[in-house]
Amino acid sequence: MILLALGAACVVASIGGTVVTLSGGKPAAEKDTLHTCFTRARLFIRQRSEKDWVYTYPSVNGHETFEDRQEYTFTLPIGVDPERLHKHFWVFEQGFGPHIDIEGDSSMFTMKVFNKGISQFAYNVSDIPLEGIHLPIVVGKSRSGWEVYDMVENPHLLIAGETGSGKSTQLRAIITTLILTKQPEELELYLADLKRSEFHVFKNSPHTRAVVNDKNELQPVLEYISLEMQRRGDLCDKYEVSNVIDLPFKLPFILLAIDEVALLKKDKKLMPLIEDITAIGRALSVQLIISMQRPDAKLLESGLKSNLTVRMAFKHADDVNSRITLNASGAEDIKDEERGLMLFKHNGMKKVQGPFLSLMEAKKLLKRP
Ligand SMILES: Nc1ncnc2c1ncn2[C@@H]1O[C@H](COP(=O)(O)OP(=O)(O)OP(=O)(O)O)[C@@H](O)[C@H]1O
Repeated sequence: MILLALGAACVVASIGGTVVTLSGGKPAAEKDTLHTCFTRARLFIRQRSEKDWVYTYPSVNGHETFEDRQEYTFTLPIGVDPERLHKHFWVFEQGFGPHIDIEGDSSMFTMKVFNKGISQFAYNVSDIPLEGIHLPIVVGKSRSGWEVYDMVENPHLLIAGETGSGKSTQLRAIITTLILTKQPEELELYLADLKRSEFHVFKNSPHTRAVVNDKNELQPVLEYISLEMQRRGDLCDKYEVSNVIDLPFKLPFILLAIDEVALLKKDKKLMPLIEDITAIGRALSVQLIISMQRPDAKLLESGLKSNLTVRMAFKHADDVNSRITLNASGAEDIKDEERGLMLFKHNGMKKVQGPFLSLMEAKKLLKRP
């Protein structure tokens, strides 16, 4: 832990300014960029001692140099909300350039500063590392390699981004991967395509129980899932287990994906049903993916957002929108031509390039003999 006891005349100056005076009035040298970022992001604790203010900064545990990157590991002081770090991701981008990832989730973090960005690449299911993952959600490639996570552990996902930024392509890659790697008796898909553009490609898959295109068609689907959740809850009670995974028999995962959920926002009947899924679906093996062009603060400020723990933010219009999706700025800096590039929020924040899977290629992969 680095403890900086500063004299009364010594100020940690100009948050957001250019010069940070840490101690004795000496400007921080260039190599102190990390420390400057800690200051600008206010990742320190300030406490009054008898004589002075005492500043507790994150401790830097290590710095390693690799061929393609530098890595800095640091621990936040007790009492600093780790969310502050995510919120101030942009501060670190200003300090270290655009090719950074920050990994970690409570107090210990690693910042990786890469020499270059990530290239676009084509989808190939056999490239994706899937071992040991029950319900694999393919994200793409970060600068450290493949990013795939288990939806059983993190059941609900929010995908947001401007038109043409890559949301539908990402959803296509996610659902195609699930269909190609899970048996129909292991996974049921319920797909709501409120933009009427995309999900028809999955309708002949034996995993797919419903593809709906408007609110009226979605209502019975949500009611069915709601009843199924009740039935699963009753089974858990009967067998005295807290998660359907622990039942003596297997139940399929249920995945509901809703493209352009904002079209439902005024619907007083459907939104509570969707919120129920995010609130209690986890223990019942019922998971949700929602996507939207403009993250809608009103829609998300309900119970929904806190349960959508994993976020994929493709290009956003501005930092206000980015903050709605990620609780952090940054997604507005993704360039128009960087299609399929996202800020991925899950145990930290990192840039990830989604795999490119065209509609035609998906049709070919999903074609049944
Ligand atoms: N991962 C990717 N790699 C390379 N190019 C991509 C990728 N994702 C999308 N693109 C390109 O961007 C175009 C738009 O992508 P996509 O339709 O997925 O955007 P969207 O965010 O769903 O847009 P909308 O909200 O208008 O439906 C694609 O046709 C493709 O050319």
